[in-house]
Amino acid sequence: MTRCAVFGTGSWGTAFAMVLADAGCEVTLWGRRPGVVEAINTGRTNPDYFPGVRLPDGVRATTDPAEAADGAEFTVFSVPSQTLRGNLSDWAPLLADDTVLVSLMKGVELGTAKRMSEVVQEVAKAPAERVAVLTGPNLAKEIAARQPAAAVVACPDESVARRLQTACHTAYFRPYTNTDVVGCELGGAVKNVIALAVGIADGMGLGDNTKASLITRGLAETTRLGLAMGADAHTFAGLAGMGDLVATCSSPLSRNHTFGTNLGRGMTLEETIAVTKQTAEGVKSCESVLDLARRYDVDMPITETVVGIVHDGKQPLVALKELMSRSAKAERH
Ligand SMILES: NC(=O)c1ccc[n+]([C@@H]2O[C@H](COP(=O)([O-])OP(=O)(O)OC[C@H]3O[C@@H](n4cnc5c(N)ncnc54)[C@H](O)[C@@H]3O)[C@@H](O)[C@H]2O)c1
Ligand SMILES: O=P(O)(O)OC[C@H](O)CO
Repeated sequence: MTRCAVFGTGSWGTAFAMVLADAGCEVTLWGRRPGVVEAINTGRTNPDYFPGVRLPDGVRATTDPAEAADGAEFTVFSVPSQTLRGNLSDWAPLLADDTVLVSLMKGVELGTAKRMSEVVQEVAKAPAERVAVLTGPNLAKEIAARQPAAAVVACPDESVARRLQTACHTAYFRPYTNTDVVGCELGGAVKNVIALAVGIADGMGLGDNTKASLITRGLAETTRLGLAMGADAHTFAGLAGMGDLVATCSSPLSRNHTFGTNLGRGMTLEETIAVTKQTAEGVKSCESVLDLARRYDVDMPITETVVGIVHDGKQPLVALKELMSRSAKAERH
């Protein structure tokens, strides 16, 4: 039986552990909080994230990272993007040389502007061919309810992507393979920033034309950045790009969307952070995405607007007027 370790007992770590177990894997979840680990092992549920959802028998949990990592063919990371480097520094010595390292995270590291697979490679000293990412329109609550969804597993070594595809393929979860890791990761990280923008617009009471325009132009700026970084344009028309934008920008389940809505309704940043119980990656990653845009000399006006509202205290109405008064352009430039 395929053994998997999943580091992180939050929303997505727990839901993806269920997917792996439903696909026939034996999964050990690592969690830092003993109460959650105990509830998983004895109550067969994660009460903090999915109360009432019974976890498959193939999932157990531990607070011991060595126990989680032991014998894992796939080692999956699902902690906040900004803590990964610190967490992985502790775990790296425990990981087998041949385990496939899988990132579920949709963020870009502040300061270094590195994608999560780059952080994993660097800290675990693993070659790119042993590092994979999983992304796409996968709101954890819907996956935990076993509603049908598709995803992308990306790795430069397609045979590794295929192995991971097999390990997480169930009747309700359909993973596709891709070798464009850069495009897949950027799609996942930038859609969180665009979801903040759409949420802000929703909170301001704006309608579907505004939403569709932000999604479409958001995809245009994501694609521009991706092409500058060597990604394949097709990736952005797929599940990691358009697919995840549609899910995240339209769902009230999205933490990024909800965060933006609260800001658009007039909450301050501090008030919004205080009511946000889970990880809204775009709040920090909007700054690192803008950092990437500047490094690659790419124009990303929506991302810039989000940074202005979230971090520079710009009023949404003022920011929106500035965005709309930019010079007229050709749709493709
Ligand atoms: N929730 C979703 O629907 C979903 C879907 C796809 C991808 N993702 C991505 O998965 C990643 C994880 O998100 P999530 O939804 O599971 O977040 P979450 O907030 O639900 O869970 C995060 C987990 O990390 C733990 N954690 C927090 N700080 C930590 C630290 N300093 N050290 C170690 N552990 C720490 C928390 O206790 C929690 O168990 C994010 O990058 C997110 O973008 C989430
Ligand atoms: O809740 P969000 O905003 O982190 O989005 C969750 C997933 O990334 C959707 O695919």
